[in-house]
Amino acid sequence: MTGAESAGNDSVTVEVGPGAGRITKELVRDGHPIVAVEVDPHWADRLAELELPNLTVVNDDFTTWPLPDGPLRFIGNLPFGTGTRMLRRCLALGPDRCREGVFLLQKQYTRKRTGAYGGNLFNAQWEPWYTFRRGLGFPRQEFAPVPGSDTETLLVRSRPRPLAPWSRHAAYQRFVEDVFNTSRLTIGEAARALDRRAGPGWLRGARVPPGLRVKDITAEQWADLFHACTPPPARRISPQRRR
Ligand SMILES: C[S@@+](CC[C@H](N)C(=O)[O-])C[C@H]1O[C@@H](n2cnc3c(N)ncnc32)[C@H](O)[C@@H]1O
Repeated sequence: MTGAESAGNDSVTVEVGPGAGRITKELVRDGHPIVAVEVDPHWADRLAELELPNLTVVNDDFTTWPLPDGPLRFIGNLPFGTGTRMLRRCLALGPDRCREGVFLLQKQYTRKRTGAYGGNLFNAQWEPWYTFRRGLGFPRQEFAPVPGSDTETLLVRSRPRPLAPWSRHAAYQRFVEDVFNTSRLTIGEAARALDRRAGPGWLRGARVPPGLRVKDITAEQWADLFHACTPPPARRISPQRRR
């Protein structure tokens, strides 16, 4: 199954930073429309001159370029310095638009995104809507110039059944950030630190032991905590139903 099929054929593929087109030349074989966004005018011109089929080359900065409408999938060998910013830009579209991403990144980075060093704020903020997995690895010698670290693919997928509604993602991300910002080791200690805002009882409604370390909280447990702590806004009752 090709990536296009798995993400749905209605999606457009956006390649981030195509450079000389090493990945692009493989992608166009698929016959699926590709938009390649390259900030460096030299590389953007060189790629456009190749006149590859199904390819639109855009000379712009991916972090600010207005993304096309509709569902998208992303691919890119991301520049090391701005990888997180680029990833966040994709994820912030929401799971209905950002369907899938395949990103080449430093191995340590993909390990961090996939839980090798314990939970972290970034993952806790995005995992209700996305999964992160490690894909193929590439030794640094396969690249020119040779980077300072081995490279690995980070596979991002939108969850078919999100753990929280996307409409509440801003509140969710603030909640998770508030817990991390307490700098407490366990969720029970963090809850006590947040008592003034969240109320001392909110942990009782969650199926999470107070002794659980914040860095060990799973995506499902974060969602449980969020739902226990912040009930959804009261539904408006229509005059008809009130009668
Ligand atoms: C690590 S290289 C990858 C090049 C090529 N895709 C490859 O795999 O050989 C990163 C590419 O991203 C481009 N780039 C860096 N920042 C960018 C940005 N903000 N928007 C778009 N492209 C960017 C660089 O010019 C460079 O071509």
